[in-house]
Amino acid sequence: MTDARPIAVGEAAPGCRKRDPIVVAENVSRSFGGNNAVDVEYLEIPRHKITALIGPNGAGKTTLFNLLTGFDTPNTGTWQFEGNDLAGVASYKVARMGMVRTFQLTKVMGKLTVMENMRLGASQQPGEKLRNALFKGIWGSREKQLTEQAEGLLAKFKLDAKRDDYAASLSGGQRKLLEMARSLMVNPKLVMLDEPMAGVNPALTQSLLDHIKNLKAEGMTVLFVEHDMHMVRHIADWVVVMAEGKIVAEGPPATVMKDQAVIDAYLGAHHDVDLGAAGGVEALEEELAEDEKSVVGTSDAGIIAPEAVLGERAETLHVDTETRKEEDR
Ligand SMILES: Nc1ncnc2c1ncn2[C@@H]1O[C@H](COP(=O)(O)OP(=O)(O)OP(=O)(O)O)[C@@H](O)[C@H]1O
Repeated sequence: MTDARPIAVGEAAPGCRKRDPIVVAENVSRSFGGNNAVDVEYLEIPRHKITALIGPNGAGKTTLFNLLTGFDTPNTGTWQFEGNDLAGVASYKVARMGMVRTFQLTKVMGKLTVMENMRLGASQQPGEKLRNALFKGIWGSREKQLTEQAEGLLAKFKLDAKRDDYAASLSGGQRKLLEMARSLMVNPKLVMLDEPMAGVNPALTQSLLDHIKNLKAEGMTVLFVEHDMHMVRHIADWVVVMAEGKIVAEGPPATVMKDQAVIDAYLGAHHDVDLGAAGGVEALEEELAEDEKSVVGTSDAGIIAPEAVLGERAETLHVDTETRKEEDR
């Protein structure tokens, strides 16, 4: 049954309180040189909902993801996940606590098989070493349990036939699916997806959208960064808009797309498009599709496994969007 109660307590506005927040962030800021990449006064993410984080290139969306998940350290700020303070908590512990994220440029390990990648996801669970995640037969029943969990997820994501293939042989869209499946190995409560649609061929788009909706149906909370307005309008329950590091608008998708602050934020980069006009959103979608930077985004520094442990096989596969598009065709 869907919960139709309002998400916000009172009126939707930047920094508004939510009826049931899973994340609460306060005064989170991060600057690079003189550039205030993130300057978020107050933000709550609603539990059991799908929230889209949108904004023009360079608005600070990925940096905010990095800060909340412990992949970067803010200059100021506090934030809680499920009431637990996360400032200063390492990324692997954040994942263990149930808050996982994926990356704009997928971080699947090309020289590991699909199943090995899944085990790597599980290595974020308590007491498990990466070595154990990769080499079979040394940890008995736990391994059996994780293998079953991985097999279930791979079947759900239609990757079961590929379980013994190297991740490098997957298409860009399949790598996105694998990254999402792998993140679920820790049984997260909050799944944060950074541009899940970037570089994904249209044939896989619907499947990805369905997987994201399923996460919510299974009781998880989803926060995703996306330039694809079609996706935002179709699956988000709530939209948060960033521009120049700040939250400039929040609300249900239909309302936010008509908000002047949102139109202004996008007009900065896409000055010919009027989001408020009839067909404006579609025009923006077209323009974004043409905008190379809006698809590629910026790379970030998430590292899954230390070379020291995996040796030569530890090469993380950084596939640029062009390659992925090529492979998806
Ligand atoms: N490691 C870094 N060093 C220096 N500047 C950085 C770094 N990471 C991000 N920035 C800058 O911080 C700002 C915010 O970048 P960020 O990648 O978070 O934006 P974004 O909203 O995710 O953009 P996009 O939609 O293009 O991915 C940009 O001006 C960017 O150049």
